[in-house]
Amino acid sequence: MRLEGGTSVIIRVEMDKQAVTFGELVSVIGSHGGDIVAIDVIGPGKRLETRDLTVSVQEPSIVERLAEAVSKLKGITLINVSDRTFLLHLGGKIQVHSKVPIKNRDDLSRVYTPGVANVCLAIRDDVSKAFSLTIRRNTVAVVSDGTAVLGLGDIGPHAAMPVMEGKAMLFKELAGVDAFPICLDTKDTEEIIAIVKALAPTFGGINLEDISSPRCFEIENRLKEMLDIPVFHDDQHGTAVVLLAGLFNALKIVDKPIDRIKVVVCGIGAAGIACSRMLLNAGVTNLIGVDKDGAIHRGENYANEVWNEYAKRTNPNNETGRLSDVIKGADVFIGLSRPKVLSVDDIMQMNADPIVFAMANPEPEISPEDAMPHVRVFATGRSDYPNQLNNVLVFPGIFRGALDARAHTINEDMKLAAARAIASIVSEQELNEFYIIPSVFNDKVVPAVRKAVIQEAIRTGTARKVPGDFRFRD
Ligand SMILES: NC(=O)C1=CN([C@@H]2O[C@H](COP(=O)(O)OP(=O)(O)OC[C@H]3O[C@@H](n4cnc5c(N)ncnc54)[C@H](O)[C@@H]3O)[C@@H](O)[C@H]2O)C=CC1
Ligand SMILES: CC(=O)C(=O)O
Ligand SMILES: [Mg+2]
Repeated sequence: MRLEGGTSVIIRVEMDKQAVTFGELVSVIGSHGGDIVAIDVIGPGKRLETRDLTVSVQEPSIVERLAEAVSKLKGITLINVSDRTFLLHLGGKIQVHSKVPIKNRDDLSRVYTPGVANVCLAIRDDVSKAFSLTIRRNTVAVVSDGTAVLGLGDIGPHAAMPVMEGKAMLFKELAGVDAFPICLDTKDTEEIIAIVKALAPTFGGINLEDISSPRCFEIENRLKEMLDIPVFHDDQHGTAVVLLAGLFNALKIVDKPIDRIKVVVCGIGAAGIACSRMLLNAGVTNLIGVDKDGAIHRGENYANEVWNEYAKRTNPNNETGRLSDVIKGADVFIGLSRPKVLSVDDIMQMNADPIVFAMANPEPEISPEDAMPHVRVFATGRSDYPNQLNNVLVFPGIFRGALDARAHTINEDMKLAAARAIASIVSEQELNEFYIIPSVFNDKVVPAVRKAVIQEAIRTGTARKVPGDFRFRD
């Protein structure tokens, strides 16, 4: 699959300064669509010099032609071309650090045996002490079987790992949560449930990730019943929360009430089902789900039992047909399916001021370039366009709040409060078509989500602890 969008590469060359000037090299790179953003002299020399050129390109396919042109320049030896994204992944992206040094025997006897034994016995006598005396209180497992990785599908547990490492990094960087990526070499529902249950003593929460539907529903529901720590399938609930936050604000721009809009959700998998449920709970009345064989409707007996339930709760006018049929008169399109399933013609059939959230990753259901001239509000899951609707705005803050309140679960009230908190970060003065959702780097997001989640955890009785900063509030 070719991924669209800009990228950058490092081109290492040896230059014979008597045969070629740096200006000639820059000009060849520029004329082949490359933009030099950094130059590092790796091996200085009077005549021969080795340099690393960091070159940004709009299209990854340009790189090959550009490298060929560079290698043909007289006086230049092309040593290699490295993709910066691959370089960043060498050896993985995270590591474990100790919190205390071990400098002498005394330290050793306290962090390990014999001193540690007393700590173990204290936890044996009161298991709740695992939260205060181990990493449990701040640690989340990011668990995947690699069956629905982004929109790449079933790419397996090894290939899923870079995404799970990325999620773990985001947990840490954005919310200070320690997260372990765990990719399981099994697709068996019962085996996944048993493994995660057995892992639970180490963790304060379980973030299920990129597990395909409908297995993900049973895995999550059964684990929720078994465990007394939050089990949260991010692709379902993180996505639903960020989507709702974005929709609350987009509807303000088009001035349409939530109970009067027609919403088409495309892709009735893990994310599509959870998003539909949250939209219905938030007041949407006319919602139609479309999967690859068309609209989910009553009158069909689906092998996927979740779809039979879905058909009962959605599509009030029992519309049938393909996306291009049911999109007529829609106010909102929500894509949680795969690349390029929405056309400009489809958008042209929507109501005035269409809202299009094309959230498939890494390639959306329609490209921003194609869609934006025809819509009022457009959003994707990507970071390289305005309005990034991505569950990264949700899972760090939601788990931060749930861990701090030592919550048993992350319930509907906590999720709704998180959506409202994210939406509220965009003020009335700031709100516009290109800014319906705060940036991932907006440092108000995690604290606002954390606060909302803790308040709801306390109110709904799932909190086992009132965090210090909540103790003396009115
Ligand atoms: N922006 C965000 O934060 C998030 C985006 N996503 C994206 O949403 C997409 C789906 O993710 P999941 O629900 O986890 O996967 P999933 O595999 O559970 O569901 C995908 C659904 O799309 C359907 N589909 C495939 N081709 C289709 C077509 N031509 N028309 C309509 N439906 C079609 C599949 O049959 C399936 O039901 C992926 O691209 C993923 O990257 C998922 C979670 C978060
Ligand atoms: C963002 C995310 O979780 C996904 O695309 O699967
Ligand atoms: Mg995911």
